Amino acid sequence: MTHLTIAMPKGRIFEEAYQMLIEAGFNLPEEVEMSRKLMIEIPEEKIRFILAKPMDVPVYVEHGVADIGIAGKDVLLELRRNVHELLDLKISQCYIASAGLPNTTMNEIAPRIATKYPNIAMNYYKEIGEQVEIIELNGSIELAPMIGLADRIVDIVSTGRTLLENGLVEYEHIADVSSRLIANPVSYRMKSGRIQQLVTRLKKLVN
Ligand SMILES: Nc1ncnc2c1ncn2[C@@H]1O[C@H](COP(=O)(O)OP(=O)(O)OP(=O)(O)O)[C@@H](O)[C@H]1O
Ligand SMILES: O=P(O)(O)OC[C@H]1O[C@H](OP(=O)(O)OP(=O)(O)O)[C@H](O)[C@@H]1O
Repeated sequence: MTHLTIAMPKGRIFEEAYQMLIEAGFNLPEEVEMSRKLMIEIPEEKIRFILAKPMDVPVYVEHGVADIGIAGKDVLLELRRNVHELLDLKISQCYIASAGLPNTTMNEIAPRIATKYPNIAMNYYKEIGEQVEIIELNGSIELAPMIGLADRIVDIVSTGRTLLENGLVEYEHIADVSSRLIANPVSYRMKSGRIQQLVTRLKKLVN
């Protein structure tokens, strides 16, 4: 049996992905959620998990140091790495939207868009024919329109609570997001049997 390395995103997706892997019969140690370990071996399955920042998962997979990985569609759309998308796991579902203060129009000359997804935002506004200035932030994006840094934000919405509690409204629905199983193209060819086996195991759990 060939060895498989799987890159898992830490944080939000990890919790749901961990449950899914347990349900699929992977014998992941219980303490993994609490631990600071970045690499977990399951010798009997010849599988090694590496725990990475969500935005780094496609990087590990593209470089082939991980054969497969789990990444949000937001991250895949933003980074456009050379990886195969194998399966929509339908976990960590949310969407990308633009939002801003209510009853406001975008500044006509150079509307400013705050986001941690500069490529997604740029592509979206290009498609609808708006020329915008992108202001890249790393988090708490909703602050930007509130304090006058930007006209709009482009960010993840899930429950809508963050927008609501900060007095913002949604303007445009840009893309649906869920977590995807991805593969390195060479691993996909060289380890196709093993990877297909894993896809089959996980597919049974996707509604
Ligand atoms: N509110 C949300 N609800 C559901 N899924 C979300 C939500 N926010 C983000 N996600 C999904 O989870 C992924 C990772 O989110 P998470 O908040 O764990 O990490 P991060 O913000 O990228 O990283 P960090 O906080 O470590 O800098 C995103 O890429 C997206 O696919
Ligand atoms: O619609 P909601 O359920 O409120 O979820 C949306 C929020 O969740 C994410 O933020 P996160 O908690 O990752 O914090 P961040 O600001 O550091 O990105 C996202 O960037 C939104 O701010």
